[in-house]
Parts: sequence; C-alpha cells; structure tokens
Amino acid sequence: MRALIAGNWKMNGLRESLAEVAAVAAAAPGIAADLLLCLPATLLPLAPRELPLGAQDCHANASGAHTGDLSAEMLADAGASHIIVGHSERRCDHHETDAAVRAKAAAAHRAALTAIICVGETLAQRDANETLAVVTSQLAGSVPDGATPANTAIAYEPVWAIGTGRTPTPDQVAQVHAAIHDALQTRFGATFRILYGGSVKPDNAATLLALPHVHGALVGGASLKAADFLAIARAAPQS
Ligand SMILES: O=C[C@H](O)COP(=O)(O)O
Repeated sequence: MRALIAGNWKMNGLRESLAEVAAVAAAAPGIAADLLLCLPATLLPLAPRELPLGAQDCHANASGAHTGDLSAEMLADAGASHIIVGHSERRCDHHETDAAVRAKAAAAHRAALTAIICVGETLAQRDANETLAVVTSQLAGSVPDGATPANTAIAYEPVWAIGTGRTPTPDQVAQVHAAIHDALQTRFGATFRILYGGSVKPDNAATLLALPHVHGALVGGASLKAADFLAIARAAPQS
C-alpha cells in the first residue's frame, strides 16, 4: 500500500507560510508517497492546488446556526480533500466524544471527503495496560458504518507522544497497528490505511514507516517546515 504522509499544521501558519506549502507541492511529484497538508482553514483557499489539502475538524451538520463552525461542505469548497477528525487535542480541548467524532467522520463522507480518524491512549492508560482496550473502543465508537478504505484512514496517535519528542517502541507501535488492522478487518472485511502520529521526525521516520500495518504518518511539528516534512516523506518505503 502506498504510504500517506500527512502534515497537521494545527493552529499555525499565516499567509507567509504558504511558501512551505509551495515547496512541498514542488517536490511531491518526485516522492514515492502520497503527500497531504492539513492546514488551518484560513489558508485553504490560498494554498497551491497542486498538493492535496486537508482540514483539521468540521461540524457534523452541513449548514445552520453554529457560530464559528465550518461544515465539511464548506471545507471541500475551500479546497480540502481530507479532514482530520477526533484529534486528541479536540477530544481534550473541546470534550469531543467518540459519538461526536463518528458524526464528524460521517459528515466528511457526506461531503465526499476522506476522514482521517484519530485514536490513541494517554500515558496513564498505557501505564495501566489499557492501550489496546482504549484504542479499539475509540475505533468502534468513532468510525461510522459508511467507512471504506477509500474514504477513511485511521491515525494512531498516543497522546503522550504528541509534541513531546517521545515515541513508543517499534514493537508497541506494531502491536497497536495490528490491533487496529484486525478490528477493521473484522468489522468491515477490508484493509484501511493506518497512519502513525506522535513526534515523527526525519531521524525516526524510516523505522516507524517500515513497521507492519504502518501505512504512513500524521506529522505535527515537523510538517511546518518543508525540508523536514519532505525528509520524512522520502523515508517512506516504496510500495
Ligand atoms: O497530528 C499530529 C500529531 O498530533 C503529532 O504531532 P507532533 O508530530 O508534533 O508530535
């Protein structure tokens, strides 16, 4: 399966940052992985269209009285082909439940967008040996029945690895990815793309991306600079 290297700029980036997007777009044709940058919604209409673009959240409804929110249809209109839903920062900061995440993923599908659905355990949950139970429960609750490998990817992001410079061991990553793969095979009879996210950097990308059932990465901080993001993308194994 061809790797997907997705960047999540989070709440970073002004108009001047579009030079980084342009640099990624210029290099993308020479890279043996699919590239995607999930930008702040403010930059979507301004970014070069040569590169697939994503958003970082959406409202579950298509329109209505929801001040400050953006629908999947609006984000598609602004240039997005993908939407990240259920990122741990939204689950935490905005108290998003699995049911809310599932509705947002279904909204992305309604707008013909690909949902990148995030799951992952906290450090306390890992220390309590609850990782697989937490992740498979989030998966069951957050992935809508209409999910297919064409409209959905999963991102496994241990909360304690996000922005910390810490990563799970290769065995730990492989174990969780295998559990996600198995759960989706059982439920849908299909193989979905499963991305790893959490402190992916140029110097650890090759190890992480070579693991079984790791089909790409969701990159935060290292996606803000084209050189780092491209170095990660170049570390993806040839499909
Ligand atoms: O969505 C991306 C993740 O939260 C990872 O962020 P990070 O690469 O800065 O650790």
